[in-house]
Amino acid sequence: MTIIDGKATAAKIKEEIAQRVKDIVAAGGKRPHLAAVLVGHDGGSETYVRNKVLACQACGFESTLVRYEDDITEEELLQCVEKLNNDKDVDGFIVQLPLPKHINEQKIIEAIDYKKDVDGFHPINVGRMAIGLPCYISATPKGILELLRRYNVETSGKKCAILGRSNIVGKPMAQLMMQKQYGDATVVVLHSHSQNLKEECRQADIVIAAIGSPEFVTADMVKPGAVVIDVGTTRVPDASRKSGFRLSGDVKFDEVSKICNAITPVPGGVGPMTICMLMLNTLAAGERKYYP
Ligand SMILES: Nc1nc(=O)c2c([nH]1)NC[C@@H]1CN(c3ccc(C(=O)N[C@@H](CCC(=O)O)C(=O)O)cc3)C=[N+]21
Ligand SMILES: [Mg+2]
Repeated sequence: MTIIDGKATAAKIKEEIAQRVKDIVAAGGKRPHLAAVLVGHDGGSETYVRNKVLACQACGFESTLVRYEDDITEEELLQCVEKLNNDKDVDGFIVQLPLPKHINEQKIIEAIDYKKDVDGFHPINVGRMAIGLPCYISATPKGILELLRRYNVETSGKKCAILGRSNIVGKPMAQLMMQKQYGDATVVVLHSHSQNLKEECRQADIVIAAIGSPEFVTADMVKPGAVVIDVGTTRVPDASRKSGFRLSGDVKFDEVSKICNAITPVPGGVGPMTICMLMLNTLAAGERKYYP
């Protein structure tokens, strides 16, 4: 049984990126610059954005954090996006989700210049991804593909079950896993209204759980020898921790790890890879790799 070490893999890739940045700067090129917009004080979002800023430092990127209180208006946030769109020094930026209820997330995403959309959430990037054109690919699915590749997990022709159909993980993951140039797998997407979910899941050689429901995937849902990727990072109350919570994945790790062939832990699995792929997208933005 292999524990797929996302933290170590991400550290290695960040070293590769840092070397590339050294070379770019030595050749007189510009240091990549990522900006992140954070609205409000959600604990999880604070952590992720802090990790993104730290990752920028590790990669030798410039980073800018733009913070707003959660009473910011949609209009003001749109103005912020417009400013970043026009800022020549900023190569790429993200607006951390979720946003407060009074702000239309989709409207914000569509206001981002797709050439700077290193999250890969803009419909142009999503559409280009869906038909296999060069574009920013959203970081979590991209990180999962990279883990599967680096751990030599065969995906071509295999059956892959994806649990969850969100725009940021489930849907793009399904697209990528089925495409010849990426997963080349047979894909089934399972969700809250799927019939025979357990049985369907149990057929899969690769299970990707992205529903945000702690320990949803139990051993009886997993084929012995399958590869299990856990995208969930839900904070659940835990009085024995100093922080008062612990992170829970979507997979019941203790029992599933006894029967599967490989599994990602939480924390230390997909999460660090997500951040790392955002860095890779920012490097690409700096190099104008996908768009002139
Ligand atoms: N515009 C936008 N882009 C995103 O990419 C985005 C977002 N909004 N909103 C929320 C989700 C979630 N997400 C994670 C990033 C890092 C970890 C991560 O680093 N996890 C660590 C643990 C971190 C901790 O200690 O809490 C780990 O799994 O080892 C997790 C989840 C990015 N997302
Ligand atoms: Mg500068």
